[in-house]
Amino acid sequence: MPDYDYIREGDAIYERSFAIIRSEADLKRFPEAEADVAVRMIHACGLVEAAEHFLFSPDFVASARKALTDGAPIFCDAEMVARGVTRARLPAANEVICTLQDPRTADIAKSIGNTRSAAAMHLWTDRLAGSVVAIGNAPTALFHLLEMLRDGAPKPAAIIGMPVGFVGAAESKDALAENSYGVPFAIVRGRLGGSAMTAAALNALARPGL
Ligand SMILES: C/C1=C2N=C(/C=C3N=C(/C(C)=C4\N[C@@](C)([C@@H]5N=C1[C@](C)(CCC(=O)O)[C@H]5CC(=O)O)[C@@](C)(CC(=O)O)[C@@H]4CCC(=O)O)[C@@](C)(CC(=O)O)[C@@H]\3CCC(=O)O)C(C)(C)[C@@H]/2CCC(=O)O
Repeated sequence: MPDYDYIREGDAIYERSFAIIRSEADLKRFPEAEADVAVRMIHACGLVEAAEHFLFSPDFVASARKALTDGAPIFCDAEMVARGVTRARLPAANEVICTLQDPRTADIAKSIGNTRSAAAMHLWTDRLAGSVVAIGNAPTALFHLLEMLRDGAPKPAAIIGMPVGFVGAAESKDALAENSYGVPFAIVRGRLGGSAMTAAALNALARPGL
């Protein structure tokens, strides 16, 4: 059996990965703090070209970082996003909340005529003000969040809007970029996105560096 030649130390793997990404990705248009977030998002999807689709509102990184440092909760559309958050990186032991499996969610979905992902957000309203919202899977969740903000829901400190897919993903992110109701945001334009990229963005915001 061959003795395979590969790096076996976690931090060394990350360091090498980040160095490869910085040497191959075109990050010139991003300020340093946004570039750090972009590197981690690329790391999660393995595609340096993804960077050309990233859009951060100018106040996004500062607003999200302040909210996290102040102890804001993180609301996620999918368990996959919530599970991807590295708890040890969070600056204030922030709560990471996903209400998709809450027993009330299915009934809310029926009553509003929308998906469970969209319905789950109705359970966030009490603590939405100043929170960080992370949508990495469901386009309907992002559309519905915008509808809730339009109808006067409390404003989060930042929205990570990165649903993936073919139906509604690009459109929901375009809608957020067009009118975020004054909430700082980050998106990946087009079909790209997903739970892993969203969790990676959160992990980068939670603590700069490795
Ligand atoms: C239409 C849906 C889409 N899901 C996608 C991709 C993935 N979803 C996975 C899993 C395991 C889950 N997706 C649900 C959120 C489920 N997915 C949907 C819905 C039917 C509608 C959402 C929408 O269109 O906005 C949604 C169910 C709902 O009522 O909201 C999930 C809850 C389904 C379930 O298990 O009941 C579940 C999330 C579980 C969790 O983590 O909490 C995938 C792993 C696919 C798979 O199972 O094979 C994958 C993960 C992608 C990722 O990175 O997150 C799309 C492509 C986003 C798609 C919406 C767009 C489209 O083009 O169809």
